[in-house]
Amino acid sequence: MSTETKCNPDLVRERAKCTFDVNELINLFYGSEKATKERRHFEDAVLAVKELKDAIPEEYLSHKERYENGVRKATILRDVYRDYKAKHNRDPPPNQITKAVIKDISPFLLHNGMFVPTIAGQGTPEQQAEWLPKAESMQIIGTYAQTELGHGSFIRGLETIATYDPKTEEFVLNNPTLTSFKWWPGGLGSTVNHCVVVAQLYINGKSHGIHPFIAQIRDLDTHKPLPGVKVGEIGPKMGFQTANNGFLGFDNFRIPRKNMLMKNAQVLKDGTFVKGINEKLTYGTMVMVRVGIVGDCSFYAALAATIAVRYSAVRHQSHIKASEPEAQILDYLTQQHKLFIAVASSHVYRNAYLWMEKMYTNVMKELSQDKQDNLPELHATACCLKAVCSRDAGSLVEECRLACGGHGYMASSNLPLTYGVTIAAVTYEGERTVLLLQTARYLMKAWMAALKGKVLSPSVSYLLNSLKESKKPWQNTPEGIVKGFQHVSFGKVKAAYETIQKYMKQGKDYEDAWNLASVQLVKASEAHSRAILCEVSWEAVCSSSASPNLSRVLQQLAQLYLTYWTLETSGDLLLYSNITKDDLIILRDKYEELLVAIRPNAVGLVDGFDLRDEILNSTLGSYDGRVYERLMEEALKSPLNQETVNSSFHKYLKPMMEKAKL
Ligand SMILES: CC/C=C\C/C=C\C/C=C\C/C=C\CC/C=C/C(=O)SCCNC(=O)CCNC(=O)[C@H](O)C(C)(C)COP(=O)(O)OP(=O)(O)OC[C@H]1O[C@@H](n2cnc3c(N)ncnc32)[C@H](O)[C@@H]1OP(=O)(O)O
Ligand SMILES: Cc1cc2nc3c(=O)[nH]c(=O)nc-3n(C[C@H](O)[C@H](O)[C@H](O)COP(=O)(O)OP(=O)(O)OC[C@H]3O[C@@H](n4cnc5c(N)ncnc54)[C@H](O)[C@@H]3O)c2cc1C
Repeated sequence: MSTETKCNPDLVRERAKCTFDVNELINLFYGSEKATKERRHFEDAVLAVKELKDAIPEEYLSHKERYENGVRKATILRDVYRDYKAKHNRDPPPNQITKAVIKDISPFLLHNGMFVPTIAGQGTPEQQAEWLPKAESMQIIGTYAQTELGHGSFIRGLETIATYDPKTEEFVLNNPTLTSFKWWPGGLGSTVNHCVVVAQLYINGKSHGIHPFIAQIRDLDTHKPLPGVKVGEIGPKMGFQTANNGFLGFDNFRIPRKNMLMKNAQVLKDGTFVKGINEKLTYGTMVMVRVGIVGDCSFYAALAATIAVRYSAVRHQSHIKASEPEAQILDYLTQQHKLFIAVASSHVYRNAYLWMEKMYTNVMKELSQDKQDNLPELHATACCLKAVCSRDAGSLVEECRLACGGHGYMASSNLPLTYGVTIAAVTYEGERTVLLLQTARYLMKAWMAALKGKVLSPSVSYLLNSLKESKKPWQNTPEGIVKGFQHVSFGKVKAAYETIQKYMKQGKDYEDAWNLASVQLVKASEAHSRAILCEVSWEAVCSSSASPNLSRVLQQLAQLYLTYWTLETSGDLLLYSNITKDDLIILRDKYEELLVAIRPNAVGLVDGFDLRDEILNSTLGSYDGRVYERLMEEALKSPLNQETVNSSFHKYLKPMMEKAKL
């Protein structure tokens, strides 16, 4: 981090009044002092590579140049990773330094994030031995090609066909229609030479559902598409410009039998199909990534909050009191209301991610022992937390952007790009509503089990408690609020279930009744997610090893999250819990007191995310607060400022002005 010598005086004052040790917060957030040290050390190594610095901001490059620059930097970054591993005999620590280098999304994201994990998770030991060393060392580059032009959410409806030919022991891949073309996979456009293709398996004219296959699609020397492969890039998007999303179609393209990833289901040489223990295990990579996305949400909320809080400490506008100088905009309570929830939410998502990661690891261990009991709970929880955290994080980033006024609209603030990238997660890896409806299926089953007095899985056991406790009075404590959110979830689950029953009594079949109740079902899933986020984050704060000074501030943040959502969803609480109008008024006052209590520590709290200037990549958010100088410096980099008179003056403006004289 930069020294404070050239720091904006407002930021110096803010840091002086912080009541806790920022380094303690950093170490707690990232796990330990050792983890912080190792992460910083790795970040230093990356940032020391001169070739990774951009000569001009990426926004001035063309679509093609931007991609080429992205690939260039991704390959250098990959060397730094490789060298680190060779030197330390382990992978680099978790870090976000790719953001400082690629800025948008790496063309290798899908290689590292889904291609390699799918081989590891869906391949037999022999298949792993064949492909993993090549993929991990980047001798081959891959992606995860599942979504098609016509189908993304409903993957049983995918149209790519893999027909087994027992004579040659090969699968023949075909995309018979336009809608069957793969569409979206990152890196597919012009980067990868391999992919995991998810296709419908046919043997002797019989369909056996969707399965993952490895296909080499480009020549390793020339990079030309192999015969029978039609591949290209899908064009500019809201974000993800350097992710190189692409399309792909096969025409009688043959791959050997061993290229079907066969850890779960198998196709024997003679064409016999052997079912796996659970066909949904084929969806495993998606579950893993959904868990990871909750962690990403923490990062994006932290990034936007750091930029907006530091900017708000530096920016002065108008007066709170006419007799005093112009106020720091951070002193307006409305500004605190916009920003502190982003700081608090980053901590909540981080704790939820760590909790989910544990659940994921446990279930993977159980699956390796053929025990599947907890898979439905993992799937349901990953779906709803991914859906709710990504949408909330997108809204928080946008609120931080708006809180920076006009300057938040500048690309150089890095908030527009951050919004584009954050909000993409609402759609990718499972569209929000679709995932919430998956969780709703689980909730309906849990509810039916609760009615029968059965034992429920831990994440839904509150449904049973709520059944018993519904008459207890409301308590205006954090624990009471957590219970309140559980009551809301309980009430919404019950109402959705009863709505389905009502339609069925009217003669509708279950599917139609489900559709008619689906707005309520989605809301029940959202309420369930909120109950989990509140419970998990409050428990994490209560059991943390922080010093009293830090603990006080972390508790304030967690309480802010609880009271913010109580006030946002007060209608639900009035409907489904025993909260009263008076309780809500007390909580409204409490919320405002929390904003005031957190205010002196606001800059310290965002410093505690330990995001370097290079990662923030923002004129508004740098550690030294030189906001106006950086805005001007960045503006001067515009190609339009590299010449005094632009040629368009002579070509268009002058002729127009002269014509106007005639
Ligand atoms: C630790 C983490 C580390 C790293 C990751 C970190 C960061 C991320 C890195 C990289 C990635 C970044 C960007 C990625 C870019 C984007 C990639 C993509 O988008 S890839 C494509 C993703 N596509 C989807 O997500 C599709 C969504 N659709 C589906 O998943 C399914 O179609 C759906 C589940 C909606 C429905 O499936 P279907 O077969 O129709 O099932 P049905 O509804 O009939 O349900 C049947 C039955 O099965 C249960 N079930 C469904 N899915 C699962 C599952 N995954 N696991 C377990 N069980 C499952 C379902 O609950 C139901 O059960 P019941 O019958 O109710 O008992
Ligand atoms: C930036 C980005 C990167 C991506 N990267 C990849 C990649 O690398 N590999 C890959 O394979 N895919 C990738 N995808 C595709 C992504 O996984 C899909 O877009 C996503 O799963 C949503 O599917 P869809 O586009 O078909 O949406 P749709 O399902 O068509 O959604 C449209 C609307 O229909 C509604 N809807 C659909 N089904 C239902 C239902 N059953 N009930 C109620 N409402 C419903 C949805 O709620 C939504 O409102 C990427 C997408 C994006 C945006």
